[in-house]
Amino acid sequence: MPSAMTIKDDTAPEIQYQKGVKQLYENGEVLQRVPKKYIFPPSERSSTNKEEPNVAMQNFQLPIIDFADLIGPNRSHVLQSLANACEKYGFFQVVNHSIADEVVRSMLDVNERFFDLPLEERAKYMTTDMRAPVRYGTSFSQTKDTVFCWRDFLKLLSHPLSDFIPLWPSSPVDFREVAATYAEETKHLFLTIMEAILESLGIKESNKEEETEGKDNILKDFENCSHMMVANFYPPCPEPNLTLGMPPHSDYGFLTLLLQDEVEGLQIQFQGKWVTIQPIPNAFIVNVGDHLEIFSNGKYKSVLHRVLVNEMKSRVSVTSLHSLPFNCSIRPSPKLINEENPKR
Ligand SMILES: O=C(O)CCC(=O)C(=O)O
Ligand SMILES: [Fe+2]
Repeated sequence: MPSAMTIKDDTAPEIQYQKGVKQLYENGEVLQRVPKKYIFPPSERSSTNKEEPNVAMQNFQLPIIDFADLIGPNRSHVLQSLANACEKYGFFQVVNHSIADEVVRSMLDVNERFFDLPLEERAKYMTTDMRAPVRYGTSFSQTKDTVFCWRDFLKLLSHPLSDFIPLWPSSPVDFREVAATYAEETKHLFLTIMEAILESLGIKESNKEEETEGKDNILKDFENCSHMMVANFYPPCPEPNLTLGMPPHSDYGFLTLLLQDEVEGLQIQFQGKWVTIQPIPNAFIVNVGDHLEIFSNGKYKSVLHRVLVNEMKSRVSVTSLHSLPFNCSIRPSPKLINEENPKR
């Protein structure tokens, strides 16, 4: 047991750690130090030393896409901003989107209440099976991580939605209903943004071979796409500079729609530096995933991001990850390959 903390039950620390950081935080009578298991090497930690590359750039503004403009007469202008955001930042924020504030707030709230349930209730969904429809766990890759992250999560497979809803947590009582509405609405928002992204790449118009019921195959495939939702919970951390909520990673899919509460923590890599994304209430942060980078033949960038934790407040975020069906192969769009742009 690490000397710096006192844990109420006498289970071995390695087993304690598997139960997650929420449990650790609540069971540590005097959790004044971060256990060794969670301490990242100095080069990977966040830094306050201005000479180091890990210090956050101040006053960074992520491009903001006004969704109302995307579906209005300014569309071509907004498509240009969208292309610029995907090439230069790999991230943008969407405001005035079609999802009601109530739906967004309820999703954060119901997940907060899920993480507040007793461990026995949450532990019903603990599994290392990557294909489980519901998976509760901790860290980033629990079975592989040597250093653990200060994060617990709940992953929900969400397509086909009606197959999965009955398998999702039944507690809190309104969990399934709130999460199902959110899943439906984010899927719709994803499809609308994806259509705009294909148009911004100049590949929306269907050609003869690809025409199926008036749509490109790819757009049609997206209606049947894979959809996973991940709720992340980051409890307060006594020594936030020693650890991370999530290590640098990129997301696998085409697009991720990310919702964060009012507590900052998300950082993205921009021009070799980490920059903090300031939360805008009820806005979505959207990022390009690896599959879109491949599909766009490297034009749009899947950018590294990470999560910092803080001493004072817990933080909740929900990501909605969308891609083609899990059994599809992803390749660069033939329409983006020519002599000047060979397949990368
Ligand atoms: O919590 C966040 O802000 C980011 C979460 C994230 O990057 C992810 O779930 O892939
Ligand atoms: Fe991510």
